[in-house]
Amino acid sequence: MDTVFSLGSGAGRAAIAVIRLSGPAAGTVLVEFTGARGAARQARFVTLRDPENGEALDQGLALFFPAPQSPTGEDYAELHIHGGRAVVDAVLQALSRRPGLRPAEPGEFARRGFANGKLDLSQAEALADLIDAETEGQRRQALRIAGGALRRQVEDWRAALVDALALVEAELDFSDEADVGSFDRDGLCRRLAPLCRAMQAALAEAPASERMREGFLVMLLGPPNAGKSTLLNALARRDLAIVSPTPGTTRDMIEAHLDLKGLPVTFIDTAGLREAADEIERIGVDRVLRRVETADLLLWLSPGGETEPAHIPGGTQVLKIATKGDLFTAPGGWLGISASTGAGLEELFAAVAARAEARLGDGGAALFIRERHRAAVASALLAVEAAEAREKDLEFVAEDLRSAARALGRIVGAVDVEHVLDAVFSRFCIGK
Ligand SMILES: Nc1nc2c(ncn2[C@@H]2O[C@H](COP(=O)(O)OP(=O)(O)OP(=O)(O)O)[C@@H](O)[C@H]2O)c(=O)[nH]1
Ligand SMILES: [K+]
Ligand SMILES: [Mg+2]
Repeated sequence: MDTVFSLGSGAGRAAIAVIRLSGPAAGTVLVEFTGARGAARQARFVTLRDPENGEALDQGLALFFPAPQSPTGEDYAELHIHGGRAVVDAVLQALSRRPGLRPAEPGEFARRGFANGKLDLSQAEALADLIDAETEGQRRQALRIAGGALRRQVEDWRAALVDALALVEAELDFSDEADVGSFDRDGLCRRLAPLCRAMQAALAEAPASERMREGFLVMLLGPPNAGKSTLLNALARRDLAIVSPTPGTTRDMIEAHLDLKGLPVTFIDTAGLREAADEIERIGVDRVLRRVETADLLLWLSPGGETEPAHIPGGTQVLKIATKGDLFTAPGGWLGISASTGAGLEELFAAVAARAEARLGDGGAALFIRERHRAAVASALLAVEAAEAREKDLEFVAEDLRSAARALGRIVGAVDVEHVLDAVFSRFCIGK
């Protein structure tokens, strides 16, 4: 097994940088660079020297975590050095010149931890989300799953399946003599019913957790010159989109990612909806209409509430915003704002935040943070329902239950599928 290293902290100038190493040579590297391995899990103040020529590279802290009590389950070390670019480069280069040492692949530390049973696949995925979390809701959701909430749930469900399977297999063992028709089907269904209900409930929550990761999607729609780009800039407090008195100014979709009361909300400014004046504008309008299908909320903007909403797909929530409140008064049923004076913006924020909260929850109950989690539970549920529906052939009932258990096993990585592992860990950043 190779020993790998990488910069665990962010790239760029910083007060402190952390370099991590994992593998059988981690202890030897500490001896070579700092003169000693040091006591387990105790920080030492050291001078780091290049083993090739004895030249001092930096001063800092060194820590050694002997296997198996380490994040990767292997011998593991950390060097806390000064975060200057040249310092970090010099140490990384000196490390890469040591025989048997190589830079870690993206996600390799987490993957080694997974291989050594330090965390399951769902926890590894949640760690990646925790690093990407930008809002409170995302942090809360990722932390729960990283703490094993999904793993524990999956274990409970699998235990219930194994229980039901034992009932069926016991009957199969005696089926030579016993009449299979005497099998206690009601007993089996009674055992499986709570399991089905629990999986159905979790599946119903899935869209909310998905949205928590991606953000609640709000699109700004309306005729040209309604003030859509002006509003986007006011919401983002930055000049993201070009504003001008010329109708048809915006042609592409421009996104602003905001934190609204701890929830991730993405606002998208769009090309004004009208009969397009040229080919480029027509493409812009087509794109908007396609994207509208995926939005959680549409803000329909119209100066003074003159134009009623159009192009709204059925079922999508619409909030009618009367813009340019400094020039016009808002009719009933419209929320009046003025991006020029800031009037009504607080009310708009509150209205959007309330809808985002209703859709996303607070991240405290989420279970499925990846589509593959939802898909695995959906197929487990199908298999259990198939088992319940079988009239005879206990052998098939047993196989249904086994296949449900296998589907659940994929979530935590208990059922080894190498390409799933590759897909999960390759999306990690380097140093994870
Ligand atoms: N008085 C006043 N003018 C506004 C307000 N909001 C926007 N405007 C002006 O209205 C014009 C159009 O604004 P934009 O934000 O470019 O409108 P848009 O809806 O993005 O227009 P397109 O991208 O062309 O569809 C600009 O001249 C803005 O300065 C407002 O609240 N009050
Ligand atoms: K404009
Ligand atoms: Mg615009």
